[in-house]
Amino acid sequence: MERLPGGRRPRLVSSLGLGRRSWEVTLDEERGRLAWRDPRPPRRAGENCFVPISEIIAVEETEFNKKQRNIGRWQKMAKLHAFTVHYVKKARNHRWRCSAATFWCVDEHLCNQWTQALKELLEMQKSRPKQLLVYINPFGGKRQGKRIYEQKVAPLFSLASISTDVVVTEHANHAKDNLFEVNIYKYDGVVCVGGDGMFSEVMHGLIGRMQKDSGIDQNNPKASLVQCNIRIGIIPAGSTDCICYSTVGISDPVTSALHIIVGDCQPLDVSSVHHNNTFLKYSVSLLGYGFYGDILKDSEKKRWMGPMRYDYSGFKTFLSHHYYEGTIAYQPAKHRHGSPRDKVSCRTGCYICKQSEKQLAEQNKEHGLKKEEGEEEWKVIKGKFLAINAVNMSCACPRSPKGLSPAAHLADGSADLILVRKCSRFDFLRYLVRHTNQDDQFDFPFVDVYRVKCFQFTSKLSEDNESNVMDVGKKRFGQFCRDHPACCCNIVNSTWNCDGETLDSSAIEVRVHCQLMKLFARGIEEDCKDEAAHSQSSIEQLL
Ligand SMILES: Nc1ncnc2c1ncn2[C@@H]1O[C@H](COP(=O)(O)OP(=O)(O)OP(=O)(O)O)[C@@H](O)[C@H]1O
Ligand SMILES: CCCCCCCCCCCCC/C=C/[C@@H](O)[C@H](CO)NC(=O)CCCCC
Ligand SMILES: [Ca+2]
Repeated sequence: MERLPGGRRPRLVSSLGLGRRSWEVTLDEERGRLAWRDPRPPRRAGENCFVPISEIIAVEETEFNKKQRNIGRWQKMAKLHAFTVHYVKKARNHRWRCSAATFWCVDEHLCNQWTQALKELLEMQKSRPKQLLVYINPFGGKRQGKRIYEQKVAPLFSLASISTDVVVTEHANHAKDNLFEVNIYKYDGVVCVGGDGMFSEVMHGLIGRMQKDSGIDQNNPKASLVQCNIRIGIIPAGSTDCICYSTVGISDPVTSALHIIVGDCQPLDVSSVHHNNTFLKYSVSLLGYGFYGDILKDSEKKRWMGPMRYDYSGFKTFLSHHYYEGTIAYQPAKHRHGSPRDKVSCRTGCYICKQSEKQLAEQNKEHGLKKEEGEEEWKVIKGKFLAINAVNMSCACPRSPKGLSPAAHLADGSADLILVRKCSRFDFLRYLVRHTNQDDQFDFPFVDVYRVKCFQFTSKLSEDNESNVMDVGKKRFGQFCRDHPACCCNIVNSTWNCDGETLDSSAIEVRVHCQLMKLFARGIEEDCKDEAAHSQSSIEQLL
């Protein structure tokens, strides 16, 4: 086929059958879409349909046989040639499904020309993965990981000609350890089937491997970490699935598989957590002390309950109403990063995250990252807290569709630090309930929220006498302040909940690393009924 200047093909326009009717079908490389419309006047509204080429999953030659739907007189007149286009159909609530349209004609050459042109365009989608490494946690969530992968995801990967190496994990840290051994560079991405804990394992494996291969010491809290360009795909099969929900808008295995297939890319901030120059963990969702730390600690003993364990431990922890004394020091993020009280959330193509990406690229060029950090002043807050939550993303999940910090950004290089001070049980309940409705959960006198790039926390106990207190804590865990039995002030430390795993230290140093890793996702899309989704649903009705 002849090419236009710039190497593009001219538009391919043909009259093709679809269902029982003939359509004018156009493949327009310049506009990046496949469109079909009813050529008969008068044109009825809603019959112009298109699919972006970037959202075509696969193109297949199709055999017409007797089982195929009746397509009228054409079937009797001549042998028909057909091809099927599998594409993403956008449904409500950010859910994606795989839909198909089979186009037919009597001219074999024309049919081949279409199939070839479409396949060539799909080949040109360079961000799509061809080879993936898949880890399945068979015990996450409701223990459905293996079934979900085999029944819902593997057939889609096969349709999209993606080859996979699949590892069903046999123990905790299997995936993480394995990522230090395999040749990760031959893969276009790593997929984890499980919950936030499984994602965390894969992330630690990948980031750790990248630092090891680049000779970077993870124990140095000031080290500039090497970005990880191998994307991670999350097939949700866990209990909370907060990372998937906050980056895709829904926790649905088929939707996530389709985001992987079309090769979406969403950069993600990662916080490093250190104690005394020792690396503890990375976090992408919640680092929570007090309420969420206590829920996690209690729920770990109830793993057999599955996802219900969080409701049980949540209720128990709410009733216990413990608060903890400590000091927080933080460096605020620059104002251009917006504010946690903004009414605008981070959405696909987010301007603030794009700006951070540009800034990061400039910093990487100049190697001037440290200078800026050193100049900032530290703010210090002492107090009694029911909860200290630092979130790198909104932490939206089915329990709380807007999340712990609705305006947090996925890739702006900052975290939202939420301090919930000592208050009554009733007020704390009001605060919690606002996570489930449209009211502002930060609009309370006992709640403060700051956008930060790093922070440190020390509990009062560690400040007073770390070693002494640790002994007391071990012996008398769970006891309360003797002088004030009703005050709920715990004489022991709480535990940090780091993306669903407990940390051993209460004194921590946290630093946000802007866009350290990437996901097969595109962030949450604006909630408008876009043109493509609209026209696709109308064609479904016609077929
Ligand atoms: N084969 C295995 N046996 C036991 N534990 C495993 C295995 N594979 C992975 N794990 C561990 O199980 C933990 C929990 O897994 P996962 O995150 O998939 O489920 P979950 O805890 O139900 O979900 P969520 O993290 O969303 O609450 C992970 O931290 C992971 O290290
Ligand atoms: C009266 C009703 C009030 C209801 C209030 C609901 C508020 C829910 C906010 C949920 C925030 C989830 C934050 C995500 C944390 C994950 O990194 C982590 C790992 O999966 N999950 C938990 O720690 C599990 C945490 C479970 C919390 C319940
Ligand atoms: Ca962020």
